Amino acid sequence: MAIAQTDPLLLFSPTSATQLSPPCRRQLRDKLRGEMLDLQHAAAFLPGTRISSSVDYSVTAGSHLCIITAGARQIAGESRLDLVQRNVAMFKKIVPELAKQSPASTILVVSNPVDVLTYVTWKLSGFPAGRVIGSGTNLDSSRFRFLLADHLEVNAQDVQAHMVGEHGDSSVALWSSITVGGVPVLSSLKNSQIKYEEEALERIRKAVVGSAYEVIRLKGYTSWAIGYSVANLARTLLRDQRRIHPVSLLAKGFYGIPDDKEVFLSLPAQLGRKGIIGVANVELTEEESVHLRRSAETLWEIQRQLDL
Ligand SMILES: NC(=O)C1=CN([C@@H]2O[C@H](COP(=O)(O)OP(=O)(O)OC[C@H]3O[C@@H](n4cnc5c(N)ncnc54)[C@H](O)[C@@H]3O)[C@@H](O)[C@H]2O)C=CC1
Ligand SMILES: CC(=O)C(=O)O
Repeated sequence: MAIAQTDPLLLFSPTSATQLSPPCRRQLRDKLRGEMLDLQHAAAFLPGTRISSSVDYSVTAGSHLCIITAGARQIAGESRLDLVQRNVAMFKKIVPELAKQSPASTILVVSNPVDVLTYVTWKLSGFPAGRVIGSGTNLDSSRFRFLLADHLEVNAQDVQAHMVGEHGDSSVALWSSITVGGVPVLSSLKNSQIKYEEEALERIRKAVVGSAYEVIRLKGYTSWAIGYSVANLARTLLRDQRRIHPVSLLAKGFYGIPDDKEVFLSLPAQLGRKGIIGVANVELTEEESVHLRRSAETLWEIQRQLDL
């Protein structure tokens, strides 16, 4: 999918479809046109949005933001990292074409494993790192805030809390910086409560990490929350809102991640029209730093073996 400025929304399914048999190709084109019409029929409820679709990459030309959601998804029990080979092969066809059509765009990757594929997109596009972003733990952080809000009986929008690292099994919860309405949660608890809260928070962390597995087991895929998460990121990027989101980015040199590891993972970053403006300097405890570096190692082991 690619989105140009002034809000046209381009639905796009690429010409790698030419490798399919004619009946499959027709089916794919029909599905794409069906999706386009279904969205166009919402015109009266939308703010002046033009929606078009094509299987030709030229339809994306001059986009300000390209969002890649194509790819195989997990089946129950599979991890995101199990998708690497299938989706890297697909990205080798998609990314160079998008980069050629929209050389000044920002690319937002959603397909899994999102951190690895964001790295792959950076390499294949030749774009500066600041214009290649993965949706990363923007979604995990919303799940985290939802569960914390439920536990503390407050509104999730008043909870500031980040998950960082891999969008996956090695993600890291930043306990020490959680605030509710600006009040730091851990330091405001009386000593006697801390043990109890630490146990509750660990249960919440495990629930965040297990969230996608649970939804996939129950309904086959996740869709609503990631849709809101990506819309939230697109709004910040296209409207130059300069908000802070945890997203997947080139993390070398930040938080003790070595300079020679070109690893992509999520850190809280300020985003605007030109992509990443800067990485927020959140204070981590020693334990949080260790977990983050471990997450970086997990991803780097996979990334460095890719043949791009
Ligand atoms: N980062 C995140 O938080 C999330 C990531 N995902 C990931 O997004 C990806 C898509 O998931 P769903 O939308 O549920 O899957 P889906 O199966 O509903 O959609 C995948 C789409 O990819 C397209 N596609 C398949 N092969 C293609 C090719 N060679 N070229 C171009 N397009 C192709 C298909 O036509 C289909 O429309 C998966 O990798 C999934 O794991 C999904 C939810 C959350
Ligand atoms: C599928 C996936 O990555 C998620 O919902 O978190």
